[in-house]
Amino acid sequence: MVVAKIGYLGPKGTFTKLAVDAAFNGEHKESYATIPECIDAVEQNEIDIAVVPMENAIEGTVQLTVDYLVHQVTLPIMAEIVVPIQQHLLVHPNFKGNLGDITEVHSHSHAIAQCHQYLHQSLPEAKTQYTTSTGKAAEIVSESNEPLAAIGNKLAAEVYGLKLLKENIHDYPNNHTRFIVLCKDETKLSIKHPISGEKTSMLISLPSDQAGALHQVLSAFAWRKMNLSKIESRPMKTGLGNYFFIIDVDQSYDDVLFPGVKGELEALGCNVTIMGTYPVFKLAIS
Ligand SMILES: O=C(O)C(=O)C[C@]1(C(=O)O)C=C[C@@H](O)C=C1
Repeated sequence: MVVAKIGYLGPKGTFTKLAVDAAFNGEHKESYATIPECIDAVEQNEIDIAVVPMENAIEGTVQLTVDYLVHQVTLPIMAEIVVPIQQHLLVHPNFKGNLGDITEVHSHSHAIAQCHQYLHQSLPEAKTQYTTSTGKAAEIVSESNEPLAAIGNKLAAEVYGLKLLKENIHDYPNNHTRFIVLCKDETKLSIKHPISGEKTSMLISLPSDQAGALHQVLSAFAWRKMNLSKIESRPMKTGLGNYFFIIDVDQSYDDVLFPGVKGELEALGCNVTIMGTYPVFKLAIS
């Protein structure tokens, strides 16, 4: 059997790595410092599969992932992995002070956003410093003699030898992140877990700024009784007021409903691209 090469947002100890470990075992796993580098690696056939964060229940879409897929590199979404997220405050093992002694809190912008209230109330004096991932933040704290803290998971604490100063500091309890699996060749992908659902992600741009255009787009799904789990607009980057929509439909692509919707939207003057039709895996992490 050929072992697939899987790239993930690293370094060690990220949530993406936890998601990869939950979904795959035995494969060759390689870390990338940023989301674009990880996506590029699949595009350039350095690796077979990329796993990158797409959306968090508290903070919403990971804009870098969406924008990179829409504007820079076209790769199909082949699967989705959803895992629970628990954020902890991590410090150097030599840190003997109190919360008030911490001067800087390092983490990924999404992790910091998930803990805004906690930081505001418990560490109002500490500066926040953004890093490319929670794992990177933990690495920085492990290499510093300053009273810094990182926001991250227990794997990061373990890998970088950090102390858990405060557990579960995310502001809302039901915290989950969706990770997408990008891959050119479906035969390279094997996730041996029960499927929790199916989805199809579509990219839709409206013809021009006209009254009721979005209503007409949504009607095409509504009268076919196709359930949408997400609709989000993002700038097309061509000028103010120009947006495209990402729509997630709660079912896999079929040869009747989807071509029907696509045809109807194209008749309205929309551009329609299918970003992927894929299984969803809701997994536990250790
Ligand atoms: O920094 C990490 O550990 C990541 O895997 C990235 C990321 C994200 O981009 O949302 C993933 C899950 C958490 O929501 C926080 C950060």
